[in-house]
Amino acid sequence: MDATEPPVMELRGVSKTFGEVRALSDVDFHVRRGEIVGLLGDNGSGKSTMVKMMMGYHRPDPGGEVWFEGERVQGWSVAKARALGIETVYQERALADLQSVWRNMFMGREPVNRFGLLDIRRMRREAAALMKGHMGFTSGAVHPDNVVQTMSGGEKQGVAITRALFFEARLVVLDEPTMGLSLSETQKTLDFVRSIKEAGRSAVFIDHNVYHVYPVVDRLVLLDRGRIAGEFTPAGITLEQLTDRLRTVARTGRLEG
Ligand SMILES: Nc1ncnc2c1ncn2[C@@H]1O[C@H](COP(=O)(O)OP(=O)(O)OP(=O)(O)O)[C@@H](O)[C@H]1O
Repeated sequence: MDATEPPVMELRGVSKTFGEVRALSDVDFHVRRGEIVGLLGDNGSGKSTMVKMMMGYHRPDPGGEVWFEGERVQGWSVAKARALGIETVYQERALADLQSVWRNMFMGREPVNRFGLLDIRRMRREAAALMKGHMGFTSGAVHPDNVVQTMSGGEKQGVAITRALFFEARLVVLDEPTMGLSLSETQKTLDFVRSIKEAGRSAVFIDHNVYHVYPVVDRLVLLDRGRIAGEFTPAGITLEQLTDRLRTVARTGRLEG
């Protein structure tokens, strides 16, 4: 992480209003290269709206700005976010369960051979290399031809994160990736989240569960009623102190009780 470099992504003074509801209110938020930022907040605090903003599904209300690697992006959209290398990984629904691992890895971006046909051999070969090299599957028990449905939740998230990294994602937005997973699968998923950082990429990790977020992030941002209520680093606050703060914010809307 280099603080002299412009952030990978930055939201400046971003608000989002739906009729009477102000889902985001003058939010300043940034993620640096190689940084994993946790986004925490209670129900209705604006986390999903933030995810949709970063993915280009929402545009900021007038006055708000989206910046990417030091340049202001005009006409923010899903196509722009995608072209800049912003990828989302969310619960298991991100994958096609009845398809093989290799099909899932290349879905929507299948390479073709010189006859214009899908290059299946290449996809299987590259999927096998990724599974071995990135996901650490050396046993041979998990094969690129395996149907995703037969894999564990943690392994599925591994496929989704590997796919994002393989396609040169600069920023991976993880939207509650541990939802519904067992303890060991959650652990596996958190290891994959760490691998994003090891690959020199960035991530925003949204989760209800502070116990999942705290151990893997460089920085924590707390949302409350559409506003940034606080910012912490795991080095600067213990998990117990953080849990206390979250309770206080949920109760009073302020960091201090
Ligand atoms: N499309 C929309 N139209 C109207 N109101 C919306 C819309 N999207 C979000 N909101 C409102 O904005 C506020 C923030 O919602 P958001 O879904 O971002 O919260 P959240 O932190 O993701 O909550 P949860 O943890 O429950 O998913 C809520 O009051 C919600 O009802």
